[in-house]
Amino acid sequence: MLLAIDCGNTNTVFSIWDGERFIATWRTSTEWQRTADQYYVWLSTLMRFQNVDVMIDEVIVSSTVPRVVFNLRVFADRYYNCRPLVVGKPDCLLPTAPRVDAGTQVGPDRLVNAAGAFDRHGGNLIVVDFGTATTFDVVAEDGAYVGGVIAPGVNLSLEALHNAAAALPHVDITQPQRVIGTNTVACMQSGVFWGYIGLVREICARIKAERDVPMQVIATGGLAPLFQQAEALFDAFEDDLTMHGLTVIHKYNKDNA
Ligand SMILES: Nc1ncnc2c1ncn2[C@@H]1O[C@H](COP(=O)(O)OP(=O)(O)O)[C@@H](O)[C@H]1O
Ligand SMILES: CC(C)(COP(=O)(O)O)[C@@H](O)C(=O)NCCC(=O)O
Ligand SMILES: [K+]
Repeated sequence: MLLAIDCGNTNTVFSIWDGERFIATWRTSTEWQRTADQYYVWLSTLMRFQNVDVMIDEVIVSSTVPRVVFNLRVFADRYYNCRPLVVGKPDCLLPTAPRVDAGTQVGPDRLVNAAGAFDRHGGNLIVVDFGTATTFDVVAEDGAYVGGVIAPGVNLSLEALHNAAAALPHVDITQPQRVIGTNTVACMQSGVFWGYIGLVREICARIKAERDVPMQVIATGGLAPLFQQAEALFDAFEDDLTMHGLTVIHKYNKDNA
């Protein structure tokens, strides 16, 4: 059975794929110091707790944090007796090669999103992923990742205000009732919330104008629904898009081994 690991700058998600569906998904914070043994204690405890009694014999990893890959490799080797497929490494094939400037190290999460979204929706897509950063990944007609946009993430934007200004508190994102805030928290939430609505709308419109073909906008990441409920920005929301992309890339590598 396949263990798919999606490591972002904030959280790392582990999902078990039985070939047809994900039978379990768990999330932990990303810490590059975590050892292979620590991963195993954590994962095996959760598996036992939820009666997930399966044999993992394949592992695929996408990591936006290069330093965690070493311990995840040891984890796969030591506990599941396998060599993990690591997206972005030369021995991991992609269904379609990215078309970007020579020497660019595209975030593996973006390549995975592109593969997952193309598999479900075909080409000409904008994938918006609300993570630590908010990324817009442009997927061409043939499924290739052809570039995109990187914007500061929602929580990162709020944290930046808090960190840089002595009188601004830590606040969580929510949809403010009105644009004009009448207290500090409401002002900050309005700036980030409505600013983000504008950011997403403007970037998608400009990408569509630049590509000059009809495109679908596919959103992923836990915060996407918050924006979608205020304004119809996306054609689809898929929480498991990155995980799905990992299964697509894994299958492609098996079929083309
Ligand atoms: N459903 C949600 N509601 C509120 N905040 C969320 C939700 N999902 C994710 N977040 C927050 O969004 C940020 C990005 O999280 P995540 O998508 O895990 O990022 P990454 O993939 O970069 O690790 C984190 O600060 C996380 O706590
Ligand atoms: C843009 C990112 C930081 C997003 O990471 P995340 O928010 O998922 O943690 C990541 O995709 C990355 O490090 N990219 C490398 C540069 C690039 O994609 O062009
Ligand atoms: K992201």
